[in-house]
Amino acid sequence: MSQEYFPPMSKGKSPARNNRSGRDDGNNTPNDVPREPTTPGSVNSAGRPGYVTVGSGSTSYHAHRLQSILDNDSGYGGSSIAGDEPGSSKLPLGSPRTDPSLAGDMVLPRQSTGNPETDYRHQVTAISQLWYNQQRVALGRAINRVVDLLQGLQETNATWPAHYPSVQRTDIATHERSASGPGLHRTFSTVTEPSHPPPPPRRSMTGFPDDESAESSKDAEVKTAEAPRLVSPQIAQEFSILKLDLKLGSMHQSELVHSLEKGSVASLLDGKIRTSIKHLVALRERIDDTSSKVLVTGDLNAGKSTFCNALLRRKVLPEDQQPCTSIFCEVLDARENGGLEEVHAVHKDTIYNRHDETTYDVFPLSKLEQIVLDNSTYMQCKVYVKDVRTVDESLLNNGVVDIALIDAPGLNSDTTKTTAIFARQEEIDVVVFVVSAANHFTQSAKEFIWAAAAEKAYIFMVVNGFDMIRDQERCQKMILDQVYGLSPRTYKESSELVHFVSSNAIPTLPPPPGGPGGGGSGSSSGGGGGDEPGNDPKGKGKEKEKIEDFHKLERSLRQFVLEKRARSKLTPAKTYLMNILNDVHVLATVNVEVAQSEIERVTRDLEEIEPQLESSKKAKTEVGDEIDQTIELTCKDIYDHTRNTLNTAIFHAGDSTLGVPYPGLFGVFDFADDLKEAMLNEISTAVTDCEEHARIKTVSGVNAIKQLGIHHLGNEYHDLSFRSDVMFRRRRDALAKEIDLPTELGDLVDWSTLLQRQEKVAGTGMALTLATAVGGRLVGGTSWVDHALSAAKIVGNDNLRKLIIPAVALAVVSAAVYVLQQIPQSLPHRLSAKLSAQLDSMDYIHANSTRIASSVRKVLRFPADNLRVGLTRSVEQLGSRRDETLKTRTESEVALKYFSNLVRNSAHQRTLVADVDLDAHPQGQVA
Ligand SMILES: Nc1nc2c(ncn2[C@@H]2O[C@H](COP(=O)(O)OP(=O)(O)OP(=O)(O)O)[C@@H](O)[C@H]2O)c(=O)[nH]1
Repeated sequence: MSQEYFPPMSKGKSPARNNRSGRDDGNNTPNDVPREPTTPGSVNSAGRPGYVTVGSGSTSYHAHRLQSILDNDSGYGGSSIAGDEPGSSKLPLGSPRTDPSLAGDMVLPRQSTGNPETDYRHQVTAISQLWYNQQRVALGRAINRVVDLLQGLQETNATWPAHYPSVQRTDIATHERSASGPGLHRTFSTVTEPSHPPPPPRRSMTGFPDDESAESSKDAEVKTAEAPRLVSPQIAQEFSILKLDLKLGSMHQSELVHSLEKGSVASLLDGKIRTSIKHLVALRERIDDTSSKVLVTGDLNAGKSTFCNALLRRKVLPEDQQPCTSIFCEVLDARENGGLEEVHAVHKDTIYNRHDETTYDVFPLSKLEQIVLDNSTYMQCKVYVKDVRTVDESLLNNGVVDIALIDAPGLNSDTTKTTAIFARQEEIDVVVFVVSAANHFTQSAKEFIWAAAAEKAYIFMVVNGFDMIRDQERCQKMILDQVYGLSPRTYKESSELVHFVSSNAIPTLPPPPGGPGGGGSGSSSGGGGGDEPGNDPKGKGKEKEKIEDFHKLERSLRQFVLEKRARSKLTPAKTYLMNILNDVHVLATVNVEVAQSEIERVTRDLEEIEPQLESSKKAKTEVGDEIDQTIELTCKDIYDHTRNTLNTAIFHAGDSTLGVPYPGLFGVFDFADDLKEAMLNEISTAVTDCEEHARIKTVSGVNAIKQLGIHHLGNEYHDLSFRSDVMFRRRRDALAKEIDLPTELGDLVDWSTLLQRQEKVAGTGMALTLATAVGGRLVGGTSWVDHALSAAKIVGNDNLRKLIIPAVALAVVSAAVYVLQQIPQSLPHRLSAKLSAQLDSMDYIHANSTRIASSVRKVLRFPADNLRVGLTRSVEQLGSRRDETLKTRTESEVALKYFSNLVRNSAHQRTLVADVDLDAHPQGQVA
């Protein structure tokens, strides 16, 4: 089928070079097509390429249509682009000249060859090219849109950390078991522990516990164990590209994801998105690239090098019975190296650049074996060889695409991962897996294929060494069964993609002197140096069969690499796009749920917070006033109580002798001192009583404030420890020290007391009156005494004189006796009066009342201030909680909108990409 391809015009390959065989094999190679003088890529007068007229010279409807399609095909759209839908009849068609990147791919028949069959094939090829371009453009656009989509996701993730889907432990275990191979893909979709019934379909994708999303709330902060965000195991399985590759001890990645802070997960996700964008950009470049790389890998000693040599028909790569390929050998056409056959051994950790000799060492081909055996100096080498095969048969150079064959080291536990990474590289279009017919697929082989299947939907399988198998039918069946388990899609097309061959049966040119195979000893067991089977008539039948099998393989491989380029070049892009869009869709769906439940949660929170805040604000004002009032009332009460108590105490201090015994006239001064002390004690006791009263009042005041605090702040109220016994410890009423109350003689007589007594005691009336009269006279006289004396004058002076002197003497004596007798009653009054006067002058009562009241105020202020602070803090906290919740709601609303759009958008993009049907190659249909 290679004859349907023309040289890529962009490379400027001349037809002569492409048809090195120079023979007309009747297979309508490009060389059969008569060229216009301006080849390659000649243009007609309108500046467009000319095309053949299909059929025997007459212009058919189809030819016209094709001509006009090609005239208008820009490859990348332009005015002809009507929409995104691949497969739409309005898809981009136009002149390849408008897009240089297409030139390499376009195969443009120009003139009728005169051979209807050839013309028909040319037409088929052109249609194939158009179809290819349509798919490529569709995928290129999809890549652009997905890159935009991912960039948007990256931006959102920076402001609203995206939630990461994960599965429950039981599910993970199931998932891990099931995920051991793609063949079991569907088996675990319904596996669930009986004790954990599967969630309903909708919730199964995004089944968050109701309180799960409450991460930003205060409650969530104190939550210790967060329930995992759940997705079904199946979705977890499908979530592939953005999956976080975390490993830490025995912890599973999902557990790790949950143990990580939300921000850390978001930044890990950001890294994944960035990598994905880079990969997409590389894929876009890749699908525009005309070169193709084929990675030949497989188990140790499976015959990979022998197979490559067989494809090249030259013993280029070293073959050995023992594993010998230790580095990646890329075989390229020598034309890409100025026609020189050389080996460029690339230094370790260096990016190869053919134009920069510091990146590699140059060796002749004969040294290749040595380089390949030693893996300590180089990681890979580029082997430039001259292609011995014609353009019709060559795999390296077929006139359309430049192919490089990469012989990889055999797979083992050390190399599997490296090779899998290598195979994932976007420039690897095709993976050819060589498996030994005798050994079947080893564990390393299986692991590699599963890893590669993530991107390469189809793997070209070469079952080598088939000649060694006796029961070939059984071997075929067993291998195909294994292929079914490993790569179902490959199995589906096993007639084209799975080949049972004996590579060593293919005749090859001898190796270069001193090169692989030891000095050009010739071909392998197939014998011969040409393309034809050996001439040995004995083994002819068998050998012919082997060679035919290999030819069939080659045809399929060429078809796979070249004619089905769409698969090899575009499928990785499509597969990757489908995977990433699927991941984005899952992520978006999960986050829609999260955002929704977050909005519900914060709305509920707000419904709680708002009234709380209002009542807290109200309480702050009201309680503040109430406390002030309570304190003032308590203090006033205490002040009044103290004042009254002390007043009463001082006023009545002189009412009695307070239990102080009167020792008689001679001990009257001692009596006065004791009396003073007793009075002061009495007053002090009254003060102490007032303090005790104040203490009791304070305790109840503190309790009242505490009750208020508990009522308004609940658990947030911080109680202060209050010790009432510490109050009034320092005695500020050291009264005895301050009072100076000397006893005077005058204090012994209290006239007011005597007068009161005079009425009560009859016997002493006259004497007292007399004494009073005398005393009164003595102290200034009274009017009635004066009157009495006037009357006496009238009675007669002599008589009166005789009477009056003894009477006065008697009265004085009686009065003196009486006064002396009244000292115990008179002295307390006198002293009390003096004490009261002195206390008054000291402002004793007010000072003590104020002292006690202010002490109480001071004590009450502590819990009051504490409560005020608590209330203020509560208002502030509720306020900031409300602000935060409002912020979260706004952010969640934005996120909900964004992720809802993303769900729709990713689903739409996924449909568009899925519609790019790379299997429906038109060539087959036309043929
Ligand atoms: N009988 C038989 N022997 C083969 C076939 N293909 C390869 N061999 C032999 O198998 C041995 C290994 O071949 P290689 O091509 O070196 O194998 P390889 O897979 O490249 O080996 P490493 O890459 O070094 O692991 C050589 O001795 C080959 O001659 C085959 O189809 N049939």
